[in-house]
Amino acid sequence: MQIEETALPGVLILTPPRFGDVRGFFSESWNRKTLADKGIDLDFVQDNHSVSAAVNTVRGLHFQAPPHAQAKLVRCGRGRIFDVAVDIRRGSPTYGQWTGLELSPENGKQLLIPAGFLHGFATREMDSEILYKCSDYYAPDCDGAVLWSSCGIDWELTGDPVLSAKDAGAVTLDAFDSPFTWEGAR
Ligand SMILES: Cc1cn([C@H]2C[C@H](O)[C@@H](COP(=O)(O)OP(=O)(O)O[C@H]3O[C@@H](C)C(=O)[C@@H](O)[C@H]3O)O2)c(=O)[nH]c1=O
Repeated sequence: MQIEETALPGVLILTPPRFGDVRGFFSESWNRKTLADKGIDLDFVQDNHSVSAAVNTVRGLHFQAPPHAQAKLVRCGRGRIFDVAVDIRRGSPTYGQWTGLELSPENGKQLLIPAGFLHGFATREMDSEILYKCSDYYAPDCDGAVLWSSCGIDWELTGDPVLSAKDAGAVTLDAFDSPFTWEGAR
């Protein structure tokens, strides 16, 4: 398991090993013990799967507020996505800063996003598919969004974004009152 730091402490890039043979490859996409042995012990309880039809689909930037805050482990099963995390822990030295990278089946990379961060992604191919594990259950009352274009992220879009109504009308980061604090983040 390759583990790389990003510009945001706590946000990690995980690349599980692949065992290739004449048929293709095998890979453990998540193994709790392997990660726990490296100090990353997350209690994932829900797996999510979404497919976005169009290129330049942007989903995000999303969070769940405490007491249902979620850490997420994100990977791409088909196509290519640009996956992004934004620190929203009030008092954090990196509050409001973002990091992002391309995830694809070819590069096999996964982004680990702790609670206290926004998550979002833009698709770079049609029918891009993402799969992600979450450390708490979906809680609609705690579900929140910040406007995708308000965090200074260079999404590298090649056309107009395709957005949900919820995401298009989300609050800007400047107007956002984050429910997370740096010390209190899980
Ligand atoms: C997130 C979620 C949504 N839903 C339902 C609610 C709604 O009817 C439908 C679509 O929901 P959304 O529009 O919020 O889906 P989407 O925009 O794909 O939301 C996701 O975006 C990415 C960036 C994340 O990080 C996720 O945590 C999640 O917020 O699915 C669930 O049943 N369970 C879930 O866990």
